[in-house]
Amino acid sequence: MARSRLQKLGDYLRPHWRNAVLGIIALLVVNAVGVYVPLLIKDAVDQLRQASDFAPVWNSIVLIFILTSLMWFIRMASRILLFGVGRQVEFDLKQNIFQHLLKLEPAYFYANPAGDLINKATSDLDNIRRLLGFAVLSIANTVFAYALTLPVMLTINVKLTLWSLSIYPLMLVAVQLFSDRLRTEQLAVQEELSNLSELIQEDMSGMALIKIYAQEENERTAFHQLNQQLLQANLLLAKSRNTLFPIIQSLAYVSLLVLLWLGTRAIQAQEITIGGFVALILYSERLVFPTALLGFTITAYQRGEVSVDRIESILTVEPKIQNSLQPTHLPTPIQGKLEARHLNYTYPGSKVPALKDVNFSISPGETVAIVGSIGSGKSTLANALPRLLDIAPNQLFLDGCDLTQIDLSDLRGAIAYVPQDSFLFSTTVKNNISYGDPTLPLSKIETVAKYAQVHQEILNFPQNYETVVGERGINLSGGQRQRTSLARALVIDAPVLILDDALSSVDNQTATDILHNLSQGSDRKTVIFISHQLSAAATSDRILVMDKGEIVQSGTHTELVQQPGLYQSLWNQHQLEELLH
Ligand SMILES: Nc1ncnc2c1ncn2[C@@H]1O[C@H](COP(=O)(O)OP(=O)(O)OP(=O)(O)O)[C@@H](O)[C@H]1O
Repeated sequence: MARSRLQKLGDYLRPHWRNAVLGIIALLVVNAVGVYVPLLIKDAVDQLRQASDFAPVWNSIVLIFILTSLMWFIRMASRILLFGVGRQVEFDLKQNIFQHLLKLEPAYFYANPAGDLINKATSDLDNIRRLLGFAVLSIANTVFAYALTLPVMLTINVKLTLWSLSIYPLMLVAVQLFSDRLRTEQLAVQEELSNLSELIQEDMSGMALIKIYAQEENERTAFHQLNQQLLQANLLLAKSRNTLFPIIQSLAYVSLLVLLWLGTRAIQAQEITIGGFVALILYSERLVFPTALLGFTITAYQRGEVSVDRIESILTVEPKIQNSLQPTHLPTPIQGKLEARHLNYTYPGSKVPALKDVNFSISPGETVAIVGSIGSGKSTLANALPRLLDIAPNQLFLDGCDLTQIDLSDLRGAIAYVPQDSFLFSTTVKNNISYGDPTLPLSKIETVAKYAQVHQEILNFPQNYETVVGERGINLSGGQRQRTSLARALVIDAPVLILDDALSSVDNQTATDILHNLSQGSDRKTVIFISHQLSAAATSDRILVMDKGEIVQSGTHTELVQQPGLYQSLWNQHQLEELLH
């Protein structure tokens, strides 16, 4: 598993290997120059002790200045390159995740809440970015720093080098001891933060309920409590961080003291020159940062590993609804004949079938209403037709072709579908309606809006068709939203139109008029009208009555209302409700 994670990280890095290699080479150069500079200082100090002529010392100073400026520049380039690689990988993964999500069926999103997916696409990607930017940089830096510095230190003085560095493993131990604690505390902060955001999000959406039930005080207390918990978590994290850094600094000072104590003796014993001693101090200082950073890198790696698994858990999900290997293209013009032959469907994890041996044949241009009790399988049937559900082959047919074999874009182009919840994007009314074909001229958009009986109301909006709806604009009434969604479905001019309770917020008369409009004209669509509005359903050519996943009755309104059965009782109930209103 560990190897496969490394392989995955390698796969992510592969497209950007050039920048990664350039960044690492830049680090090598920085470290090589970084090792050379203390040697120059060493020579300068030694010359200073003996020389009466200061010219060589000045030369060294100028050279040191040039080299350190160069180092600054190359180090900056290495950081830009390596952090850039992290950002590039983050960008690629975001693209891949989004493209993959677009391939998945709606059922996946019921099982995986948006909050979790967003978290993976943000904080997990952040961990991978850090791992590939920061961790690669710090590992390369530490390896080069030790590989180049240590041999030079040892040639200056073996004993002093070993004594001064003997303290360094303690830094790694300190960082490691703290890293578990820091990670737990960091997670706690994130958890408290998401609890608080969730509460804010919920309260903002449920503001009307809070007011109606006069729950302001309770919500205030709940917010205070969560905010207090977030504060505590943040303070705890700050305490650990502020303890760790002084510890690392103290260990660096201890190493310096050891060096000073043993170094002065070594100078007295003429085992080392003053310049050499100064160089050793500079070298051991150089190693403090890479050593401490190595500890943090281990933590970044552990965190990144978990995130790789979480990201891969999205990218490796196989889309259940895909084009068949040799998809059938629908013969044109599409007639719009729909058939179900022994159609069965059970939701994953459910024991009861939502559709049981459903059979029907709907002729091109026919308007068929589907009515029935709550939970009888009407929406399931509506979702099965455009293959939003993973149905088995040879059960549903469009113009005689098995639906599961039809090319998905052909199928979705042939069936326009208005779902129960009329979701609108936060953009203009015009963009919402022309969603299926953004190139459409306004005149066509207006025509479909007239068909959907929403044109007049749109003209009364502040900027007519350019009015922005949703969070950033005006709020539409339920009925307006439904009719705008209907107009959006009519735009694609598909031969089959499915309305899944899509006119429930529209009054009966308007719903009947819309249905009437749709069933007129030369290019009549095949319309499936799922509804609880029986008076509108009654005007359709035929009615299918569903109960517990089965079609229990079929016929015209006049036929069905005379037969004892579910339709008759639903109709009687409807008549009674009409009377009471
Ligand atoms: N995503 C799902 N997972 C599991 N079961 C589901 C799912 N969606 C619907 N069901 C179940 O399938 C059955 C049929 O539901 P469906 O939504 O098709 O009924 P409906 O006739 O459209 O109801 P309504 O008139 O209330 O819209 C119900 O028992 C429902 O609980």
